[in-house]
Amino acid sequence: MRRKWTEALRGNFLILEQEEGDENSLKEIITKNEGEKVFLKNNSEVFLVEMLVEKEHINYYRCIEISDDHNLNRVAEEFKNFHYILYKEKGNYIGYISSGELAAFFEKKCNVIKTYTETILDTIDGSCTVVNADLEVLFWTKGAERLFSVKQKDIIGKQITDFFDPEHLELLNTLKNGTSLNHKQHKAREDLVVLINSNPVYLDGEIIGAVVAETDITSQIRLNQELSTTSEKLFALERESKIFKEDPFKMIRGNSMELKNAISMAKRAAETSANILIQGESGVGKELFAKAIHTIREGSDAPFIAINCGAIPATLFESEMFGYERGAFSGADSKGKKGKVELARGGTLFLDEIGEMPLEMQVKLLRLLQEKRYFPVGGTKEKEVDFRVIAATNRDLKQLVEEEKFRDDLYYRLNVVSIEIPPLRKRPGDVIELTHYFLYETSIKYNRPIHGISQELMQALLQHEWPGNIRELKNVVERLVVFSEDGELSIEHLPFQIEGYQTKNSLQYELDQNDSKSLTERLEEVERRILINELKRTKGNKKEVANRLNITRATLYNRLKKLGIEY
Ligand SMILES: Nc1ncnc2c1ncn2[C@@H]1O[C@H](COP(=O)(O)OP(=O)(O)OP(=O)(O)O)[C@@H](O)[C@H]1O
Repeated sequence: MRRKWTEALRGNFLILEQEEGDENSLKEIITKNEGEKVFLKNNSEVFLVEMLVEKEHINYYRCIEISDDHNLNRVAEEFKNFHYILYKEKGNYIGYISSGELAAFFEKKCNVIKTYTETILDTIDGSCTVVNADLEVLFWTKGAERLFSVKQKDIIGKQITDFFDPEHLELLNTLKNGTSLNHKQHKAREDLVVLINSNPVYLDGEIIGAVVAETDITSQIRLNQELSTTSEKLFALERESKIFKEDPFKMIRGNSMELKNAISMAKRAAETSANILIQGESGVGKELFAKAIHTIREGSDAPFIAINCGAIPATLFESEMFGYERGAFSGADSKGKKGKVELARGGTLFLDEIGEMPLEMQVKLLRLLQEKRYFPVGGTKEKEVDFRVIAATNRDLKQLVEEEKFRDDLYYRLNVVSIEIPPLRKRPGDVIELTHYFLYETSIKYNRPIHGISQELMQALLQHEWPGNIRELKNVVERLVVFSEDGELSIEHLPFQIEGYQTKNSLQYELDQNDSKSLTERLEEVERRILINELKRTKGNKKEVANRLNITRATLYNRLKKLGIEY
């Protein structure tokens, strides 16, 4: 409950209503009522009367009588002329007070409020800052210490603008304009986003300070962004899996005639159970085709087991392909292990890099494909298994057959239907679609929005030979996205040299061509190029250009004017 100043009134007093003149009887009364203040009241005035120690002399202190008036301002005003106030309520004298006593009362009251305030501010977890009209910090909570990494002892009593950039100080607005903020999102620093509440502190209609409370929401914002990116990824995946279920070949991007022919061959092959041989250079998408055929023939839930035929050592071929029974050989898993063939049961066995398979293994593979029966290593019971076969190679198998490095009987068994996937350089039209597709995919993967791709960069991609085919294109796009700045892809991050593109080194060559010009002219030419380049790069942001070149903005403007660059 709020305490009124009247609670500070003292009650030990006596009021005499008599004429001033009779000093002796007054002395007598004062002596008799020791411990009580004696007020002497005549028609127009009130005095506090006190006897000095020698008891011979009476002192008169002028007092004022206030009735039913709780207004503190009035009381303070009266103390300018009077020593004591005698307070009257509903016709009765309630008490008296001196200015000193009232001041002590308020000092105590202020101390109470101060300790409460300090304890409240120490207890709240968040950041709370209080400044006065001169921008001096009065309060700085532990939460503010944590949020801004500035210690209480260092900032209290100092100007807040000595610690923070005025551009980021919302409280300056509050102090200047009296604006209050409630839950406003505010960028307190480049790496810090807060929810801010701020209020001006008013006294007698004047702003004497401001209180600001801030809650760090940087991690919420980051989480929110991550959530929205993840949802976007999920959405894209859902969409792709839907498309993929409807037509698995939709995953194979590109619009060129060459690719469309290959897809249409593959679709037709997928209607049969024939063995299929996919040929094409490394990275053209042979495995992608194999998976699409598999999904159409066997369904997406059936197993798709890929074996890299060039990577299996001859000694392990049988155990890898056919698996082994329990205790088949020392060091083997005691429970036995299923072979790839068994794993592919009811699905597809994808024989990748078939051209790399050593001859002695080709015999074993041929037998397996002919009989669809096998003995697991260490097993006595023959197993029967059904699966489809798709083989892939980047070698010219026919040539290998001619060189007797590949068995012709195996070649004919695998090559019932053959599909040739053309290299990317033979279908440059696909570069555009694939680039955009990989850009979209990678920008989502790395959460880096990309504004698009420049004509110049696309030209460079179209001119490249792509020895690594689509795998290489995918990696190049990923690299461009990773090194992108503010959503812009830069041609400088291409991992290969581009014909006709002027890199920084070509500047020297061009300068050599200008040999009739003076040194100053040549230097100005270089400077002009640097400035134009930087202006383009920063989209004309002169402050940023000046920063990047470590010159003042004034110098930059002078140089632009001197060199006749309008931007
Ligand atoms: N047309 C395409 N559309 C989208 N992505 C593709 C396409 N072709 C290939 N890719 C992607 O390029 C990469 C290489 O493809 P894949 O592994 O199928 O090539 P490959 O011919 O089997 O290569 P290798 O001969 O080296 O095994 C994969 O990431 C694949 O998803």
